[in-house]
Amino acid sequence: MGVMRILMADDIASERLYLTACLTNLGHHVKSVSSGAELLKCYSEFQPDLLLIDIEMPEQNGIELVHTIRLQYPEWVPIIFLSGLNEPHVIAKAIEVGGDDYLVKPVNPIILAAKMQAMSRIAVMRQRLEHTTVQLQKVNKLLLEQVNEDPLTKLANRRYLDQKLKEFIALHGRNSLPLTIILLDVDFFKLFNDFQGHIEGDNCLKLLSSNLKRTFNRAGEVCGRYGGEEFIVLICNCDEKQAIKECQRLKDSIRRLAIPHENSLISDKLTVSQGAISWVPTGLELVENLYQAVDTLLYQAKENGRDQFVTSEYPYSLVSHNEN
Ligand SMILES: Nc1nc2c(ncn2[C@@H]2O[C@H](COP(=O)(O)OP(=O)(O)OP(=O)(O)O)[C@@H](O)[C@H]2O)c(=O)[nH]1
Repeated sequence: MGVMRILMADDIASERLYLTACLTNLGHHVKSVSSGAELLKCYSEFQPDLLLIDIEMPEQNGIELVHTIRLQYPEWVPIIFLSGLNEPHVIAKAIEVGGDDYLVKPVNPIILAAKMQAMSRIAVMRQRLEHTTVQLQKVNKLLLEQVNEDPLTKLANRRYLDQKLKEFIALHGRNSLPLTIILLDVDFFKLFNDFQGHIEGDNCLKLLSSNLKRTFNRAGEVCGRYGGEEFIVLICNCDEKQAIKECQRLKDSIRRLAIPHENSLISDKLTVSQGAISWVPTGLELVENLYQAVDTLLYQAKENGRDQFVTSEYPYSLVSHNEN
């Protein structure tokens, strides 16, 4: 039989002593108190598997106490009522208010042992259920992360970015606030992979990603992996003037990383090109059209010589920035 933590409330000391002795002899861990108030005080800390509650107690009787327990502690710990009254309507009321069983005092030790056997089976099942629930919660959390996370870089993935962008379009449209999307792409990354190997390429993407996370970690800033060596940054309440500063901030942060790229055709360090659109959404924009627009600006930055950014209002009025 499994050992249970039994919490008992009975105002009569001799009853408490007798039952504590019987239950301890059966191998259980028992705590007994003399009132409902005391029981409520030690309930959380004691973490009972079973409650034994006397019905006839002064101040708060057992029925009222169980009513309070069922309201305060929704996880179902079995309760056995104790009473000198062997009356059907009292037993019925006790079960109705949330009791699971009823023992008439003086309690027969054989009946007590048999009831404890049944209750300990329930306690074991409850523990298993609790354990399974905790495991399930962990798995659910992990699944949720995996659904929204890029496995290599641990940044938000495309799915999450799409979802956030839709949210931001609606929010900024409603409040007439400017929104900025930056799309950045590593320059000559194929050459990086070709000469330094794919593993070093992966490490480089991870470095860039943690730099992105550090650089855009304020509320209202979301960065994620768009795909391959392309990343997206969404910046709330950001107009084109501010977007230019943000692109420059990003460019400077990557320069500070100083990742060697000897095979780049424009620098001995790794560089990125960026496109950025800023506008006050109507709320009706389509995510695909916005990506297309920002991709066109990125392409422009590549065409202009890379390691630079092109920003624009949306729809376009292009501004190129290749100053150092
Ligand atoms: N190591 C690694 N490489 C990747 C990953 N995803 C995409 N790539 C590589 O990124 C490179 C992208 O090459 P391209 O599209 O030709 O672009 P690029 O060489 O960066 O040239 P530009 O963009 O024009 O400056 C390809 O070689 C891909 O294999 C990845 O997860 N890990």
